[in-house]
Amino acid sequence: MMKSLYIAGSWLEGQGDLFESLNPVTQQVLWSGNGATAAQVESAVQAARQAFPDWARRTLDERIQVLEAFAASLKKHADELAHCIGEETGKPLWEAATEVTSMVNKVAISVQSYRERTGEKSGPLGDATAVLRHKPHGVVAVFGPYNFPGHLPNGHIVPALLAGNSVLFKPSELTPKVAELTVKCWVEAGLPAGVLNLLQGARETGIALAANPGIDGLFFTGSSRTGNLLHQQFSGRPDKILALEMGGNNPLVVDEVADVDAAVYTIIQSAFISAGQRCTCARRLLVPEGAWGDALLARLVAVSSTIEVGAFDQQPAPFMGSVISLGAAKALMDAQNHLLGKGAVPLLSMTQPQAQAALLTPGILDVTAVAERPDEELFGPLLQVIRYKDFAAAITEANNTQYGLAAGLLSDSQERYQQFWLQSRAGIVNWNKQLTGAASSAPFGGVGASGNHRASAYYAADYCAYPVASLETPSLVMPAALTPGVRMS
Ligand SMILES: NC(=O)c1ccc[n+]([C@@H]2O[C@H](COP(=O)([O-])OP(=O)(O)OC[C@H]3O[C@@H](n4cnc5c(N)ncnc54)[C@H](O)[C@@H]3O)[C@@H](O)[C@H]2O)c1
Ligand SMILES: O=CCC[C@H](NC(=O)CCC(=O)O)C(=O)O
Repeated sequence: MMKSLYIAGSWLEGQGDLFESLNPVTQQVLWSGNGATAAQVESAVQAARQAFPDWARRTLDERIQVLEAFAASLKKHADELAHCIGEETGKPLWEAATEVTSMVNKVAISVQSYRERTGEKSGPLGDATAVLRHKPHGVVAVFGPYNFPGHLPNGHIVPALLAGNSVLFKPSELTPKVAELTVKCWVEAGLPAGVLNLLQGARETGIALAANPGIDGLFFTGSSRTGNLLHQQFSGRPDKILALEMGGNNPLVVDEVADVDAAVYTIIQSAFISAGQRCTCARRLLVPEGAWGDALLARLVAVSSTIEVGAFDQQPAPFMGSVISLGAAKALMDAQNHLLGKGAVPLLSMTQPQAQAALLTPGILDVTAVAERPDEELFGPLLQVIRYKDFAAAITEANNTQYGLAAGLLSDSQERYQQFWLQSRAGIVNWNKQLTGAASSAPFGGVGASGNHRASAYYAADYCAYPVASLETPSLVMPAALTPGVRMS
């Protein structure tokens, strides 16, 4: 039996349901193991509770040393890890390698952010010293999505450990192998037993972990649906910190720009990178009515139809790999059919060339005529085009969503960008740049149904520790003057 869990410094067999991860193109089994039961979740929480005081008491430099050893371990295993990310998610090797680089870089960025946002400050206040310090919350759970199985959980785990928390890591059940390899890098780095525990498993394990009274907080990256469930579960618990990084229905507005090819390239990088499986991907492309818009769409369709789609290790390398599973491919094909049934016009049909491989070709649908367009995130390579009459209508349409993760404008007019920036509602607002590929050196998070105002990336430090304000003086002295109504004699 596979030892799938890492609890209190030991690899253990899960006692929950057996599950496996598959290569989404070949359906080859890559990993199989049992999930953690509620009892195993409880023992991991106990281990994390026991490990917490010692880890939190260490100096920042001592914790940084372990984090830097982790970065070194990631670099040492970079090829193996990139291969594992590629085969388990289906993303091309070149892209998987960039994910590993982001994981390595997260360490230095988190240290910089910790020092800047949650470090120590002091200054005189009256006859005392005012000191601001930060403390870790305690034991926190980290839930990861499948689309960046290394980078995104890492974006919670690294700052959480740096701040002195101990962590229970529940990865996506679709990418357990990447999670296992990542935890092995932490073990190689010398992280003390119990400080990071790995709880593999599907929904049941997640439900047991989120409900465990021993956690002080939960940092989640995943779908809006699951995030909402967690938010409900945490209602009435203001004592626990909850950070939700969720999906989007992101608009990209195109104005009549001079360089049509640059616009087309930027749209493709926004909509189809990672086979459309990035939370920041453009889902809705807003194009002006008329001949210029028609020509832009014709060029977009022509170029998109030449995009190479293939297995993660195909040579020469494809631009797009597969989506995560056959189930996800079917759901996306069903969503396309649903929109076609409601009056969408196919400009480029998304297809699944082989029934037994989760490879999808890019799709572009004109949904302008669809009444009551569903405001949902279609997490794949399917771009919906909406034609607009004037710029004001474009902005109204861009904001016509419950989500608020990313929004972009392609325009040669600075004035229009200023208007767009002011009137759009999203955590990421870009001008003439692709929507995807956000920097870890900036805050990353959305409003509306995309998040709960706890931005991650550079601002992750903020939800990993709480501020403690102190007024301090080494000896107690009587004030020169007493307040009225108090007599000391
Ligand atoms: N905003 C961001 O930073 C960001 C980044 C990446 C992905 N995403 C979003 O993530 C989604 C894709 O990821 P996914 O499909 O893996 O998300 P998901 O919500 O299905 O799963 C995320 C995690 O939650 C667990 N989970 C599922 N149901 C649960 C429940 N009822 N209780 C407790 N845990 C539960 C899963 O096992 C997994 O570990 C997309 O919506 C994407 O936009 C957002
Ligand atoms: O799928 C969602 C994340 C996409 C990715 N964003 C980041 O990497 C944010 C930076 C960070 O978390 O360090 C993107 O925008 O492509």
